[in-house]
Amino acid sequence: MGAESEKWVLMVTARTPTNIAVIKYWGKRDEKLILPINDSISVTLDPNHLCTTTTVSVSPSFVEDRMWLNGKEISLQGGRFQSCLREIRARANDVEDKKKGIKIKKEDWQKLHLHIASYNNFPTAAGLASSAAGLACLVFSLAKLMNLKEDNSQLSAIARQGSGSACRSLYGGFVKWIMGKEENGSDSLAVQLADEKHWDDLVIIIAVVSARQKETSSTSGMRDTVETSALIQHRAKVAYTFDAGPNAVMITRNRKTAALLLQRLLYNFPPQPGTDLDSYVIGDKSILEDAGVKDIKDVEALAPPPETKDNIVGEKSKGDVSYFICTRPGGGPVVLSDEIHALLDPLTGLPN
Ligand SMILES: Nc1ncnc2c1ncn2[C@@H]1O[C@H](COP(=O)(O)OP(=O)(O)OP(=O)(O)O)[C@@H](O)[C@H]1O
Ligand SMILES: C[C@@](O)(CCOP(=O)(O)OP(=O)(O)O)CC(=O)O
Repeated sequence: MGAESEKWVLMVTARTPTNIAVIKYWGKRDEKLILPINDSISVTLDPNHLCTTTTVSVSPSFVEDRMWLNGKEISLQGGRFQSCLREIRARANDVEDKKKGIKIKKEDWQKLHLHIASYNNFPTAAGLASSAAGLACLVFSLAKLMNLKEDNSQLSAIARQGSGSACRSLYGGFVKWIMGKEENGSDSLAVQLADEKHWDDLVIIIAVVSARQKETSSTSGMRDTVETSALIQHRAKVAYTFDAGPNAVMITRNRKTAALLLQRLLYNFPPQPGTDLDSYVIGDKSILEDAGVKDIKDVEALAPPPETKDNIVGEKSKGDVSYFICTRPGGGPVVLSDEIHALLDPLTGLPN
């Protein structure tokens, strides 16, 4: 470590998207390496609406690896975090920052400690794939900090060991996680099928019914399914649009259909009185304009959908949905080089 003073802090900040599977991963053949029992396919969601931002830093003054998630310190002792840290450190290379006079040798990474701060701009552990964006961002940002030469597909095999669905967040657009055959998991990785421009007017509407932490994690839910369901192998031909939580994800083929769907959703699920439209529909608000809804009064004035059976208007479910997120396919991980985005102080390496 060639720096004259041992006070330096070197850091990298990155932003990584979340993803929603259309052919779901559900069930593992290896719990430790996180190897799935089927291929899965997902759409990466626009990071402007849903994303994780992570700052990773290294300094000779750090005495242990530490992590803060959404402002609270969490333990890095879990096997999954440890697997990712071990796999990345094993591939680390020499790093030199001439401006700051910092030189880190490949072998130094084994003894240097890390400080990590991460922030999800959407509910954590609520079935909106926070582990996917979170673990992908951790792996991606550490790979940049430690100058790994691996491409995103190879990095996806490391992120996979943090959380299965995380491997698909290493790419934008439409992504396949190939289940692979090898026992050591080396061929269980993500590849991009098409980038985010491929299906430009695809719209994804998420009805957030509950942003509370769910009672059953995906890890234990899929373990129970594998242990108890005789139909599990058949399930993997079915595509559906609910993730492992109460929040419905609706994928529409174009903006016109999305606008019609949003009208019906707002008609049937109006907000509690006093809610403003800006906080009830977040993300890509242009779909609201297409739906002819500019104001909360326009929601109240929506006519019953024409297909309403025998013109019998059912009861509206006021307040059952907390809010809607309108989003679309988005790009993959990026490094945020402007220090303004950093979640750690550049001098102390502690959360801002
Ligand atoms: N930004 C982050 N950085 C690191 N780890 C994270 C981050 N966000 C979430 N996690 C980890 O992921 C866990 C939540 O994963 P879990 O699978 O239970 O929920 P989810 O990913 O939000 O939902 P689902 O996988 O069903 O879509 C958290 O408890 C935490 O350990
Ligand atoms: C329903 C799903 O979102 C399940 C995601 O499960 P996780 O990737 O969170 O599970 P672990 O690998 O145990 O961390 C389907 C999917 O994303 O394919």
